[in-house]
Amino acid sequence: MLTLNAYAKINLALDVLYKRPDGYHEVAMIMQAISLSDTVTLTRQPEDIELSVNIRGLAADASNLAYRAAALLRDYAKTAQGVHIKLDKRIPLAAGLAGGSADAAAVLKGLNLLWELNLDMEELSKLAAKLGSDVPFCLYGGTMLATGRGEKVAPLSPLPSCYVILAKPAVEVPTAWVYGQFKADKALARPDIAVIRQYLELGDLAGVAKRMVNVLESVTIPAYPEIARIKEFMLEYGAMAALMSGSGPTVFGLTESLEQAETVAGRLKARGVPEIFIAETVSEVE
Ligand SMILES: C[C@@](CO)(OP(=O)(O)O)[C@H](O)COP(=O)(O)OP(=O)(O)OC[C@H]1O[C@@H](n2ccc(N)nc2=O)[C@H](O)[C@@H]1O
Ligand SMILES: Nc1ncnc2c1ncn2[C@@H]1O[C@H](COP(=O)(O)OP(=O)(O)O)[C@@H](O)[C@H]1O
Repeated sequence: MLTLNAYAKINLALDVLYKRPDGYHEVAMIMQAISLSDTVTLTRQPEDIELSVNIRGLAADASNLAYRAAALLRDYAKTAQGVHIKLDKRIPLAAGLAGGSADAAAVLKGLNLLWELNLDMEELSKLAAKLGSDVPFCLYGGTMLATGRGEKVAPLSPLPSCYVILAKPAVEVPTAWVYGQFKADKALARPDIAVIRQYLELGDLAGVAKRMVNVLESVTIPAYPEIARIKEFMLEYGAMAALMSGSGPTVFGLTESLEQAETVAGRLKARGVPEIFIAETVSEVE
């Protein structure tokens, strides 16, 4: 039996460069792993792949990304071994935090060990990219630059440790819809990735925080103004910066101390924001 943490991510910067002929968008993103996590428990069994999930509203069948990761790896490695996958979900679903991608990455990494396949990270990365654009990042974690459709990742200097308050408004925002609605001329600002990289190299948290931009807010904020309201609350209550993660709708804020994070979270709760979490940055994923 093997138990793994599947860490959520936030996007410290997200730029959309252009729409590609294959329908995906070319992006440039700075991704950060955080301690909010699902627990993935893998138990070897003779043949079949089986899945159990601790929450309602998420299919525990072959459509689940964790199941698909196991099936893809089994085909690729031409093994007949089976596994029972148990998912203890804590990362909210369809939130812009890559919960499903994190589960899939943990399954790939875990089964590589459990089934004794000895695949290297490059091979696992290629399989990960077939499951979703965010899955390769989730294999590595830490602080990474993601390009292409998000699947090409390269390590950056780590973001200095800090606390992350996550607030998810009660709206459903499908990723494909957000990319589909994106129009470059509607984005008020674009992140300067090169400058953020310099602040990462300097280990300057405030320098990074001040320059965080997500161009997908230009789609989601007009449709869901509560995203902008939560950002404003976070800043008012003491976060050093606040931004929507990925395609949303979760907003994250950064603070240097746990005390500040608890203040921000408490005030947001009092304002009626339904789902709030406090996490820390994770610089290295096991
Ligand atoms: C926006 C981001 C930012 O990290 O994250 P989330 O909000 O999903 O967490 C990612 O780009 C999401 O990655 P992921 O959730 O893995 O997306 P995928 O399954 O690969 O794609 C879902 C759909 O989103 C659109 N898509 C995705 C990635 C991309 N670079 N261009 C796109 O146009 C496509 O319509 C695709 O069919
Ligand atoms: N193991 C999983 N955990 C979460 N969502 C999953 C999983 N497998 C498949 N999905 C599907 O993927 C969709 C988006 O997944 P998720 O990774 O949670 O969000 P996001 O892409 O916004 O970061 C969910 O609505 C769900 O239907």
